[in-house]
Amino acid sequence: MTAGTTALAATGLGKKYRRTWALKDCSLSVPEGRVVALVGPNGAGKTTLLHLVVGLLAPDQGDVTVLGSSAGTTRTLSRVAFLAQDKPLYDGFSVADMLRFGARTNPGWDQDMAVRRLASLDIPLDRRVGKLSGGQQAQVALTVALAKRPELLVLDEPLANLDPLARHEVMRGLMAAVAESGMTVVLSSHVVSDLVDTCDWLVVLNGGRVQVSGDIEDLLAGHRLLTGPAELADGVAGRLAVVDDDRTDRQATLLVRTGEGRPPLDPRWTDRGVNLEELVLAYLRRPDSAALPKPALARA
Ligand SMILES: Nc1ncnc2c1ncn2[C@@H]1O[C@H](COP(=O)(O)OP(=O)(O)OP(=O)(O)O)[C@@H](O)[C@H]1O
Repeated sequence: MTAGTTALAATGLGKKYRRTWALKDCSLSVPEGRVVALVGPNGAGKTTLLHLVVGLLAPDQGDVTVLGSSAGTTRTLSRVAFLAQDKPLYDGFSVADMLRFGARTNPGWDQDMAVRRLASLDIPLDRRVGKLSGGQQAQVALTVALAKRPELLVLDEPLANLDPLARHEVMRGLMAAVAESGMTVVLSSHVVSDLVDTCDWLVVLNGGRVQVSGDIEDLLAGHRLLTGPAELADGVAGRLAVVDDDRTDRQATLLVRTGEGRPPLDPRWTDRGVNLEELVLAYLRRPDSAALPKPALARA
């Protein structure tokens, strides 16, 4: 793996089902080795984007490149693992059968790692998959994906239907695998708090469009939450890029994009940094706001 190269690049990517665009003008670029949080409301186009990345769908517009090659080619598919939303497990198989199936269908299969991982999680190889708990099934599905030794791991809502402890365990297992392999991960989720300690790149999709794509640290450093008198809000909004604007008769709360540093403000304003949940919610509330690299913004 070469440092500084691009794991995932989409240019003007679009996909429509019949006459409706599920994804439109989607342009983004994610460096290798990142753990990407793909967030957005129901129907935003997350699954559609992930299916385009793993070659399950073909674009109707634009293109998507994965690890330097077109998505969906044989060369790309051997380097990518995908964990679909409804975990791709066979209930009637034992866990050992699932591993045998994985070994037959994946040339680079790492059986030792799979067996070690399941043993460390106390998941018996002879247990039928259908008899495992939801958390254990998620761990088996993740193990099957990891044993492929992918360079890009794509997970569509891997935490759906899991209790908080199981969510934590799955994320912890995923992070251990990332630390060991350096692979790029893209995972979609509705629950931003699950992603806070794990992901270092954020993509926000809303209504089939990319609103945000960037390094999470940079994004957090480049936004601030301002609170001040409502009568001064228009003046601030005229100077700064306002992502979200919440006003009562007396008070205004503005989430603004500042770039580096703190903006000079009238002393009647207070300002503070934002957390990931606040940032994501602000963009989702305002589908017309965008924080994208300049070329994509210029087209919007
Ligand atoms: N096979 C399909 N046929 C027709 N429309 C579809 C199909 N798959 C998705 N869509 C539509 O495309 C849009 C995007 O759907 P998609 O499943 O990609 O969103 P999502 O962000 O993954 O949603 P969720 O969070 O609910 O899983 C939605 O309006 C959906 O109804």
